[in-house]
This record gives sequence, structure tokens and C-alpha cells, in this order.
Amino acid sequence: MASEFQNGPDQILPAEDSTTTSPDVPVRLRIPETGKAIETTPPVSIPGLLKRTATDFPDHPALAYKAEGKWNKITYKEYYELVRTCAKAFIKLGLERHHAVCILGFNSPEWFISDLAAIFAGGIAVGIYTTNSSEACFHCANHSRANIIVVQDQKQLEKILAIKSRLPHLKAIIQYEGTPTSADVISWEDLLIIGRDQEDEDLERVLKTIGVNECCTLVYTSGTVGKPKAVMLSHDNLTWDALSICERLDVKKGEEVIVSYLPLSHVAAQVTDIYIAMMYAVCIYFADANALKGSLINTLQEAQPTKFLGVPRVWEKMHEKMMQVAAQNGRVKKSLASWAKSQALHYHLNRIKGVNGSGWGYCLASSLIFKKVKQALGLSRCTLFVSAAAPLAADIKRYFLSIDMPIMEAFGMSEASGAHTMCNMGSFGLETIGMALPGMKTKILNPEDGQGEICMNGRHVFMGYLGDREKTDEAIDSEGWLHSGDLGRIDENNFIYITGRLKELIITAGGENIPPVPIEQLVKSELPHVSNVFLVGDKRKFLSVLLTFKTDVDSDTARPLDTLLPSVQDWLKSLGCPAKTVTEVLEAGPHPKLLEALKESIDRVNQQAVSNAQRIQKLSILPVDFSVATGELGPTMKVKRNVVAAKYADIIEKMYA
Ligand SMILES: Nc1ncnc2c1ncn2[C@@H]1O[C@H](COP(=O)(O)OP(=O)(O)OP(=O)(O)O)[C@@H](O)[C@H]1O
Repeated sequence: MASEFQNGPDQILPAEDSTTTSPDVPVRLRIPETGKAIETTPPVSIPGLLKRTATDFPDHPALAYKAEGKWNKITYKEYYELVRTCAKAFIKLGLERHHAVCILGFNSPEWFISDLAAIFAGGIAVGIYTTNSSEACFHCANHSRANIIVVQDQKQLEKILAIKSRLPHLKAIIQYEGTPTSADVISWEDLLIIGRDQEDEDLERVLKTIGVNECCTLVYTSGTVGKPKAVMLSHDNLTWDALSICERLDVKKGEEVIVSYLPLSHVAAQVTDIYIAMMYAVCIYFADANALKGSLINTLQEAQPTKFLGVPRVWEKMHEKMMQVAAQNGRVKKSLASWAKSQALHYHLNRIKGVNGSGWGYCLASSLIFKKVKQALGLSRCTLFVSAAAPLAADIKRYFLSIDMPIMEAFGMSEASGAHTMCNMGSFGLETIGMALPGMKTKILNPEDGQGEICMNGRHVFMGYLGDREKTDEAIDSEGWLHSGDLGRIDENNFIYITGRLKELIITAGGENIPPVPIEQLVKSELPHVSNVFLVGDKRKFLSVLLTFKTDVDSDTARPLDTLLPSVQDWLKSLGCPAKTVTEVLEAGPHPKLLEALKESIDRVNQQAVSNAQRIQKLSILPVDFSVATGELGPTMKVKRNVVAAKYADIIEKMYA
């Protein structure tokens, strides 16, 4: 880089184009010459941002982690120093400019520090899903030219050791938990010793060359539709998206607490836990690795977060648990709860309509009931409940409204650096994903009846897919609009609604285009004992559904078990076909009474179908529920359609035989 561009890391490097597919080519930022204050806010790099917060909030706790049963805290000043130390070690170990540091592990201070250190050292941070196989890890590490791989433990290390010889750029492996069993693997403690032994000079030299418009992070999409793509994000993409989200929300600098537990390789968790946190001096509490298997509640109770983000499946599971608890309540408690719920529902539904003011009933229910419920969930200090990354069914939102926990939906994608729309406590609804965030633009492409593809524009639009010009040009058009592949509409108040996904559209043999998710959600709301619904019908004469029942989950492996949840068992018993397991349900073919009940529900869904082609004609019950561990769900719990279709090809064929 020419010597005049040595004012990093907050400088804007010269760039010819607003997209790129090369890791070392900066892009033109989408900052208009004139515009709203948010659109023209001067860009800040990630190292610049952390330095700023460490200067403004030096003694404020940044990261809280539990060791030997005790919470330990790292202040913002210490966090900044640790990142610098780690960055110096990475440089010493041979991290080259624009090469990757891959991180493979559950959320922890070491994950955050490695991610930021990679960026400080002029490299590219890449999170790899802990559920990835060795080969899937190979794809990320090889494609991003990883010089360094940071792993959590022996289990993750083994995946890397198996592919190490095929990674020509790899120079060092670091293991941050447990003692490395392999001599050439560096422990976290040794990494910090290497870093502390270095002078600041090399790091400062690299920092000066960094620009806000170059790639600092790659997000590999989870591949719910096709092969994972490497989304290149610049410093400005990430820091500006975080800024815009915080403008929409009531985030208070230095006062917020967030629990980190969602997979950090996904953009939603990364932006919330790392970048919003860094921008607003949030204190992050790390949940333990069993968070999604049930231990999250313990961390919530201890950390008492002030903001909480869940993917839809997290909200669904919480709903399921609460229904189980409620079912055990006596008559008096039940009627008290239903009175309280009606008060909250009335209050919040009025707020959605713009009618404010809480009556005495709501206030009483709030102090008598909801306060206790929130306390039990560890959410009594929480002023914001968010759902993102996939659609959340309206009936789940309605349930949480009724217990005084209005869930704000956010919509976005990796290619939009996180969020593009969001509801807030002042404007939300049961069906909407909210309005575009400040400074972001939305367009509905080729609308028919107001419905078309959602396209987005703004500083959050990604740089391009690494090494893939064709896909980059498909995603971002010549005017800079990012095509989401989602179908939607905008109402007169600028609220946006998702109505389907072009990328997973079912096209029947008769040529009718059918978005499956809304139909699947309708079936789910008709059948509360069903866990997953999968619509089939691509190139077929009619639609069918595959259903899975709610079952217990193995707490070690997170795999679904055969035993039906007690509520499902009760329901089956009430139908006159008692069964304790899915195997029993399927053994002699589903009981006619069960089939009748399922068909009645499907008939109710069919009554809402907009055309004959959208009516479901057949159904099958699957032998096991879907899960991340068994591969049918991606890390944000979206169904991997190709995996399910391949796994149950026989069952599907039988329905069409
Ligand atoms: N609130 C929401 N409501 C409905 N759909 C959503 C919402 N948020 C995200 N999505 C869906 O998720 C998509 C973005 O997915 P994301 O970029 O997170 O990729 P991914 O889950 O890693 O994997 P893949 O791109 O392979 O599906 C959006 O295009 C949209 O279809």
C-alpha cells in the first residue's frame, strides 16, 4: 500500500468499486455525500472502536466468565490489552495480511479476543460452527487461507489435526481449553506469553495500514439453501450496522448486560455480543456450552441480562417449558394466570394499535404475576426481548405478549452484516419484522399485489462473496441493491412483512409458486404437539407434509429421543391411542383416531389456502424429530431442506406412489 495510506486503522483506503471478491481489495463505502446524520457518520474501524471504549470505560466490566463456580470479570482496559497481546502473538506466529484466523469453539473470552486480535493484526476473523464436520472445517480454513486456527478443546482439535496436512497456509494451532495433547499445538497461556514478549512496533505498523473499507471478517453462511458462501464484511459494515441497531433501540452506554450463548459464527450473535457490546460498553456474561441443552436459565438468573436475543427455536422451547409448568398448576393458579394473561394481552395489543395507557388490572397482574415469572426466567431486569435469524410464529409472539414479554422481531442476513429491520417497544406488531433500521433503504422488487423480493441498500451491504464473482453479482445489482431472496411487502406505515422465501419456493408440477414457511407455521399453530413441519411438493402434483412429534432430547448429545413429551403422551391418550414413544405410534401404522385428529387440523389449514394448489393432501409422521446434532436444522434452527428431502426420500416417494 502506498506510503500516504498509513493513517490506519480508521482511514478510508482508495477503492475503485463497491464490491470485491478478493480479500485484499478495499471497496468504496456506500456513504452518501449528503444525507441523514446516521448515513454520513464517519466510519470507525474495529480496533478504533475498541480503543475508544477502553479509553471511555477503562474500568467497566467487559467480559464475565465462570471458573470454578465463580464469576470473573475482565475490564474494557484489560480486554483491549489482551486483544493487543494476542494480536502481537498472531503476527509473531506468521499471520499475514488478509489471511484468516479461524475460530472453532463455544462462546468464551478467548473466542472474542482471538476474533478481534485477528482483525487488529490485519488478518480476517472467521468463526466456524462447532457442529461442523472435519471436512466442513476444511472448506472454511482452506478457502479463507487460514494461517492460524484457534480451537476450544481436544474434540475440536481432532477435526483440525485430521485435515492439517491439507492446509498449505496453516502455521499454528492454538487450543484455549485444557492442555494440548499434541506438542505442536500452543496453549492459550503460551500464546499470551509469546504476545507479551513482543514489542508494540510490528502491531502498530500493521494497524497503520488498516482501512475501514477492507475485509476484516468472513461469515460462512450455514448452508440452509445450497453450499455455504463466504460473506466478506468490512469494518464499516459491522460497526455501522451495530450503530444503526443501537439508534433504533434504547441501549444505554455502560449500563447493559447481555448473555452470550448463540453460535458466534452466525452474524446475529457476532454483531450483538461483540460489536454492539463493544460500541455501548456492554458487560457480556458467557453461558456454558450446555446453554441450549437447558443450562441457559442458570446463567440468565445469575447474570440478569438487560437485553435478550433468541432465535425462534429458543423462544419456542421456552414456550414449551412454560406450558408444561402451567399444566401442573392447580385450578386457582390457572384462573389467576388466565386473568393476568388477558390483562397483558389487552394492554399490549392496544399498544400495537397505538393506544397507550395501562389500566389497574395490568399493573396489578404485572406486580403479582409477571414479575415472578420474569424472575424465574432470569429476565426481571430485561427491557428488550428480541427474536432474529428466522421467522417466529405469531402465536408464540402472542403467548409472550400475554406474559408481558413483547418480543421484538429483527430481520437480516449475513450479507446485510446483521440486521436490516427491527421492531422496538414504540412500534411493533405480531406479523411484522419492523421497519428498516436508521439509514437503511428497502425496495420491493417487481411487486405483484404489493408483494415482491425484498432488496436492501446502505452501508451494511456486504463487500462480496470471497472468490465468487458470479454469486456476488447475483446478490448485489449494479445500483448497489442487495437481493435478499425473501418475499415481502411494506405497509403504509413502513412496516415490513415477510411473506415467503424465493430461495426455497416450492414450484409444483402445475407451475404454482408456493412459499412453504407460512403454511408450515399454520400447521404448527394448529398442532401444538408437533415439533417440526416440512412441506413437500416441488415438481409434484400436490402438496404433502412431513410431521415430527415433540420428544425428549438427550442432554449429552442434544439428539432427539424416541420418548414423547408428557404433554404429547397426554394428548394421544385423550384421543384414545396411548403411546409413550414415536416407535409405538408408528409400529402398527398411526392409529385411525390420531390420523383423524391430524387430518382435521390440516383441513383447518386448508380452509385458509389461497388456491387449490396450496392445499395439503397427504401427511406422514417421521420416526425422529429434527435437530442441529442430526443435521436437519442449521445453527439458527432453520430447516435444511435438501437434508430433510434426501433423508426421507423413501417416505416422500411413498406419498406420491
Ligand atoms: N425475522 C426473520 N423473519 C423471517 N425470516 C428471517 C428473519 N431473519 C432472517 N430470516 C431469514 O434468514 C435469511 C438470512 O439467513 P442468514 O444470512 O442468517 O444465513 P444462514 O442462516 O447462515 O444460512 P443460509 O444463508 O444458508 O440460509 C434471510 O434471508 C431470511 O430468509
